Formats: sequence, structure tokens, C-alpha cells
Amino acid sequence: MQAPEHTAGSRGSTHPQGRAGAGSVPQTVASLLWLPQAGLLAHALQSLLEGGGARAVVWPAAMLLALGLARGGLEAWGLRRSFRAACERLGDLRAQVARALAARSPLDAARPASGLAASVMAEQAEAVVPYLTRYQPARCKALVVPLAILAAVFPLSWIAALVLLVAAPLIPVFMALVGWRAKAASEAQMVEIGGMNAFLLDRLRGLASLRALGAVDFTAQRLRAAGDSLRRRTMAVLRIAFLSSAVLELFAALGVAMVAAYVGFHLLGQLNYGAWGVRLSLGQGLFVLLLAPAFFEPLRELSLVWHDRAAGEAALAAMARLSEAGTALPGANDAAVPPMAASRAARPPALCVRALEFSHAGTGGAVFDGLDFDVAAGEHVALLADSGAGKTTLLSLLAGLVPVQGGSIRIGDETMSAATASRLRQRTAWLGQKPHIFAGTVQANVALGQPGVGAAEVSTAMWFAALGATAQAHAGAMLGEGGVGLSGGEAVRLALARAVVRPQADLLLVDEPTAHLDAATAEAVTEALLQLAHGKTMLVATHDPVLAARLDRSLRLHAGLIEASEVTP
Ligand SMILES: Nc1ncnc2c1ncn2[C@@H]1O[C@H](COP(=O)(O)OP(=O)(O)OP(=O)(O)O)[C@@H](O)[C@H]1O
Repeated sequence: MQAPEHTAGSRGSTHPQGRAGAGSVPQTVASLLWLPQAGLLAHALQSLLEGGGARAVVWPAAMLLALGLARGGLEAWGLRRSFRAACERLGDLRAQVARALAARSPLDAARPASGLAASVMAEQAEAVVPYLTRYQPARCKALVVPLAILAAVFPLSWIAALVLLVAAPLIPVFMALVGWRAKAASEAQMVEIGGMNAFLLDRLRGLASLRALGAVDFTAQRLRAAGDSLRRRTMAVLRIAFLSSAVLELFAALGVAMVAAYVGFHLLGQLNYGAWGVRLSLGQGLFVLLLAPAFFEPLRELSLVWHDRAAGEAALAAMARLSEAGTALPGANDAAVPPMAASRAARPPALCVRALEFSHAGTGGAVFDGLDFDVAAGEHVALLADSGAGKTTLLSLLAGLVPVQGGSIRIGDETMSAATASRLRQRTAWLGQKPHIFAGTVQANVALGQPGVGAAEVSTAMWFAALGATAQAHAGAMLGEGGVGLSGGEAVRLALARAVVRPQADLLLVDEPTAHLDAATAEAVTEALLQLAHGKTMLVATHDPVLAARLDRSLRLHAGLIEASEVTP
């Protein structure tokens, strides 16, 4: 497993806290400034008692003010630095997770549910910012400030220092025990949120089917149960957060009370030991008293952000899980590939498949075990086979969507490999069985972010795909998620239009373009496809004998091998 913070390519530090820690130093220095401030206060009081008058108070007051301003400034600067660094770190982590998800093959059945991935990246990942912004400085302060205060108190009174020293370790011990439970509870809550989001997204997508099958009530009940379960988990996290605060407040209050009692009785002359054989002055006593609550302050702050740490670490772990490697998409994130050439290669590519071996991850049997076949440059070939024989798998291998496990695939002059897949995909147009339509305009759905494809090109492509006369013909028309607003046949034709705006793609891999279409629509799609494939190489997986008869040749696939090759008369 590769945690996102350790994945190559991050702009920042390899540690999750990395640059966010840069803001800790000014914030810690700001807290340490309380020591000279307390010293000045105690000194001013002592001078007043010794008859120094108002003049003895003026310069300590001025310095106190200056130190206060410096403290505020340092605190604000440190906080801003931490926040900015945390936001950058979160951006890096999100980019890394996105890259890891994009690097997984679409055929990887173990890919995280899209609802879960969206929930972790958009929502849960936000917990990383308070974790890095608040927890890291609080931890730094808790390590440094109490030690500095101990060092200042010890030379005045070893008893007061001892009281603080005994009270302090109890707090981290109890906090660690509580924090251990808090982390587990927070992780469980994250899993619950992710699961509920994935469930919601899936059910929303399948709302029409649920309604048709009368399963709406049952789904609502399951959603209610999931909501209840999430509420229980959230309450568990909150209970633990309150418990940790109570533990800390108790020990901090006991520590301060004991120091105050000691200093009080010592000044009254009732406890004459613990100050290295001398009696503390009122100013010294006040100094120790002022420092006692400040000793516990960083620990109190740490307790406040303890939940941030639990939530932040749980979010980091969730992102690490999303970054786990699965079946790789060959050549994914291949930055070295130049942008798609505007012009086509001189000749369409020939296909040469030799001794191809492939089996899906987690399944026993091989889909292909020594498959051989050729498609000549510019030839249009139908791939016929029974359902489940491996047509889609073969097209996916040819499109470089999944790595070849044995043998070779040659497209034109290049052999498919991780190094060439990305480049080869640029000359390939893929018309899948279920083209995904995004919620957005027709223009965005056809261009798919390709530069240089404007409204005019989209409109031409829509006419070419026989969609010019439909209500969605103009580039600005809105389409719903999953193709709402289009019929099944129109969605297939929209996929055709996507191929039309990529004239440089001279290898067409088409998966059952006429499945589930009536004869007239199938005919229209076939015509458009043949026109698009003119001067290009095309392999069409199909069960449709009418479509197969319009192509140059048919290959019959059976048991992972080419059984027959028939030239169309
Ligand atoms: N992502 C996947 N993970 C694991 N197994 C898979 C995956 N996709 C397909 N399979 C299995 O691989 C075999 C070939 O499937 P494929 O989809 O390539 O068949 P097909 O010929 O295209 O079928 P159809 O004509 O029904 O679309 C089937 O046994 C299928 O169950």
C-alpha cells in the first residue's frame, strides 16, 4: 500500500505535516513570550511594594505592551503560514489521489466506488487542513512551552516545579488512551460516511429502476438505518472528545490549585521549605503563580485539537486506501506524450495480435491463451462471438485500457506497452457499449475537453451522427447525468459524434453499436459508422449479422481463439 504522502510527484515535503510545520515555530515563540511578560508583571508588583511608585511600573508596562503586540503578530503570522501550507498540502494530496485513481484500468473491478472516492476527496479530505493547521503547532507548543516554564520555575521553587512535573505526564498518558479510542471511532465514522455516500450515489443513479421494481420504500428504510448508524458513530466520537477535555481539565485544575496552595502557604510562612532554603518574595511567588496555568495551556490546546488529529489521520488513511494500486492503466499519467497531432498519420494502422494471453484479476480462467489474428490497414472487420467470449476485453486490450499479460499487440509500427499505450490511444477512437454521458452541454459531451473543438465542429459532428434533427442538436443543449434527455440510440450516436471530432484517430474500436436498437436506427448508426470509418481501420464487436455483412470480413472468436475468418461476399 502506498500512502499518498509517500507517492512520488508531490510538490511538498514527504511528511504529511511537512511545510504545515513551518507555522509552528512562530506560534511557539509567541507562547514563550508569556515568560518575560509574567516576569515583568511580577517585577512591577515587587517594585510597587518596595515603594518604587508609579515610575517603577511605567517601563514594565510599556514592555508588556510591546511583548503583547509581538505575541499577537507572531501568533497571526504563524497561523496564516500553517493554514496556507496545509491548503497546499491538501491540494497535493488530492492531486496524488486523483492521479492514482486515473492510473487504474477501467476494467479493474476492485476500483473504489465513485461515490466513496468523491466523498473522501471532496469532503473527508478537508479534515487534513485543521489537522495540519492546528494540531501541529499545538503539539510543538506542548513539547516546548511546559519545559521552558519548568526551567523558569525550578530555580525558584523545586516543590512547585515538582507539582507541575507530576501533574503533566498524567495528562498525555490519559490523552493517549482516550486518543487511541478517538482515532478508532473517527475512522469508523469516516467509513460510515463514505459508505453512505456511495450507497446514496448508487441509488440515485438507479432511481428509475428502484421505482419500477417497487423498491423505493426498502431503499428509504436502508438509508434511514444508515443515517442512524452514522448518528451513533458521530455521537461516539463526540463522547470521546468530551471525555478527553474533562480528563485534561481535571488534572490541569488540580495542578494549578496545588501550586497556588503551596505558594500561598509559603508566603504566609506556613510552608517554609521547597524554595532552596530561602523564602520567596511576593514578586517571585506571583511569577510562579502566573506560570502555573500557562504550563497547562499548551496541553489544553492540544486536547482541543485532539479530535482534529484523529479526523485528519483517518482522512489521510482513507486517501492512502484510495491510492492503492490495482490493475494499471498502461501509460496512465504519461506526461511525456505530446498533445494529439492535429493531422492524421499518412496511413491507417494495421493490427497484428500474436500469442495474446489475458485473464481478469481475481478470476481463475484465461479469457485469451495464445490468440493470433491480423487486420490489414484500412480494413473493416467484425468480431463475432457468444456473449461473455471476450469481445469487450479484446477491444480494451487493443485500446490499451488494460495491460497485455503475454504475447503482443502491434498497431501500425508500434507494439503496445506501458511506454507506447498513451501515444497509441491518441490514434484510437473507442465507441463503448454504454457511452457515458456527463451532465452538461452537448458541446462539452462531444468535445470532451479537446482543444479546438467549437460549436461549429460539434454541430457538424451531430449532423454526421444523424442527430442534427433532434432537440439536442445545438451545442448548448443540456444533457442529464447518464444520458437523461437522450434515447439509447441517440446516446450511441453521440458517442459517434465524439469520434467525428477526432479526425486524427484512424483506428476505430467499436463495441456492439447496434445492440438494443430498432432496425431503422441500427441502419442509421451503421451508415454513419461506415462513413466515419472511411480510410480508417475498424474492428467492430457485434452480434448483428446485418452490420457484420456490411464490413469487409468477420472474425469468429470462440474459447479465446479465432475459430474462423470469413470474407464478406
Ligand atoms: N472487469 C472485469 N473483471 C473481471 N472479469 C471480467 C471483467 N470484465 C469482463 N469479465 C469477464 O471476462 C469475460 C469476457 O467478458 P467480455 O465483457 O469481454 O465479454 P463480451 O464478449 O464482450 O460479452 P458481451 O457480448 O455480453 O458484451 C466474461 O466471463 C466476464 O465475466
